[in-house]
Amino acid sequence: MQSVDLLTIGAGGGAYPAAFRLAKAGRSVVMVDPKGVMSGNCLYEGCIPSKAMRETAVMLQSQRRFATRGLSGSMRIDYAQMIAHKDAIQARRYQQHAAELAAVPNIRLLQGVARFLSPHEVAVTTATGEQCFHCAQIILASGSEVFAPPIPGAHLCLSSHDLYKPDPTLKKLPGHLIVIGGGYIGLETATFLAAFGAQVTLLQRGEQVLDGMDPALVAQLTPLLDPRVRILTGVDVTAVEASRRGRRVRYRRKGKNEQLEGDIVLMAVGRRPVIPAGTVEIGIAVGKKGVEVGAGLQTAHPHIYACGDVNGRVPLFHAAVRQSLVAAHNILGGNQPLDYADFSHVPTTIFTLPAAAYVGITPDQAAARGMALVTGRYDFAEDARAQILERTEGGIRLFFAPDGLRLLGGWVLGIDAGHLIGQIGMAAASGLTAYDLARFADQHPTSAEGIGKAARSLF
Ligand SMILES: Cc1cc2nc3c(=O)[nH]c(=O)nc-3n(C[C@H](O)[C@H](O)[C@H](O)COP(=O)(O)OP(=O)(O)OC[C@H]3O[C@@H](n4cnc5c(N)ncnc54)[C@H](O)[C@@H]3O)c2cc1C
Ligand SMILES: NC(=O)c1ccc[n+]([C@@H]2O[C@H](COP(=O)([O-])OP(=O)(O)OC[C@H]3O[C@@H](n4cnc5c(N)ncnc54)[C@H](O)[C@@H]3O)[C@@H](O)[C@H]2O)c1
Repeated sequence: MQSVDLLTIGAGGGAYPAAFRLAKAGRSVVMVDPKGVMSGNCLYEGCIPSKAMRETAVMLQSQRRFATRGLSGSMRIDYAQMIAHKDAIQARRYQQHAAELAAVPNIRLLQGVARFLSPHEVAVTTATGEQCFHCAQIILASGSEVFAPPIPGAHLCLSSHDLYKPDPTLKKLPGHLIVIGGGYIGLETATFLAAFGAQVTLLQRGEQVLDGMDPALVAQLTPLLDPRVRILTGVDVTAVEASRRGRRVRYRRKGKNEQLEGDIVLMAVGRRPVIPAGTVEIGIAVGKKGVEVGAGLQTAHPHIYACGDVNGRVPLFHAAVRQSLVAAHNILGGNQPLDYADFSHVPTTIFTLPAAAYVGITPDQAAARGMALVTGRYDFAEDARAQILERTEGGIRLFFAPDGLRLLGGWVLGIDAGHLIGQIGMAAASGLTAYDLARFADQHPTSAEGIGKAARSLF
């Protein structure tokens, strides 16, 4: 039995920021992850590889838009080269993380699978046998995995893992991709592959894609998506089968049995938390969304924290990182909840083409709570940068409390959405008002000018 101050189960965004902070504070730290590398699923098969593909799609779209505006010619995708570029980015970041790890003496990454033996004891199964640790503190950050629904033939589908992992299973662009699930992964991937030239049919169970996002924002986003993405809602998929072309999907829609054939099917109906063996047995409560935590991210055992996707609160990388740091601060504070994660101001972007982003309270949530909002508006149709890029769709909306005009939330649809929403989120989390935003003169000609202009639309 080896003794450590902190052991993290997982080495992703929910784990390594705390691991480094505590190691720098002189604690002995072991991170355990079967991947044997840092950064979890975000770098392995999530944020980074998917956005690497997206940027290629953005460049392709931009060139097409400018084919008669000075960038003549016709570009086409070389899928294999694009994958090689994606793989190279992943490899480069793994190297960078290895160097970061090597620079801190009292932290070690152990390749293996961890399980709880008791509230202070963890066993790790490695390729060379089992190692046991007595841990003063534990951060449970085992993340999430692809959810496979009990649909006959589901095993014939690919998942985001197969598209985005290093040396992915999917090596060439399909002619017709069928996507089951209209959430973040389904819609993002549909728009990237459509930009590369694939036909895509997306099958969504409910009446709205991106359920959970404000319906008014979704209604503005979907008509702007590539017409090569055909969205069918209200679909109940009954089976996936092998066919001569590749795959056949059978489903019921509007009371009728229908079927579709495609080259491949992407199953993207959600992810579920990964709960290490022994978690429940040692008395940690696991609810429908994941491990249950209090405001300081502590489980039923005050020295065991659960951060990131495993607690299901906001399954995004930057939310996991912030939670990890909250746990580190509370550990340094002697397991007193001195720091809290702010789950109400996490900027969220769907990186479709175009992207849509939101933060804080949006009209749909306000209506559900019986709250009134005052809306500041700015349309990209009048924006200098949007006009230069010939991408004038969408705009910025800011939502303020009627008394005092405090910023409660906002959304952005169109250019630079993922960047602008961070600035709006920072303003909302800092308690700024429309007056504060209106008097700050942001840079010309950037789309960030639009934030001040949206605030000034009220005066
Ligand atoms: C395709 C895709 C695209 C995404 N795009 C974005 C995006 O653009 N922006 C964004 O913010 N988020 C995005 N996400 C979500 C983001 O990847 C996650 O929110 C983030 O990775 C969560 O970090 P985590 O540390 O909680 O978990 P993970 O990254 O899942 O890391 C958990 C780690 O724990 C390890 N583990 C599991 N069980 C054990 C065990 N028993 N013992 C030891 N180790 C274990 C796993 O191997 C894994 O490496 C995307 C996800 C996917 C799948
Ligand atoms: N840009 C980003 O930040 C980003 C990108 C990708 C993934 N992610 C994270 O990964 C998580 C998982 O993404 P996801 O897209 O797999 O899940 P999701 O929960 O976002 O969406 C799943 C969708 O599938 C639908 N669905 C469920 N069962 C179905 C069925 N049987 N048939 C048809 N549709 C069905 C749901 O109604 C939902 O719309 C996201 O919640 C998000 O946290 C984030």
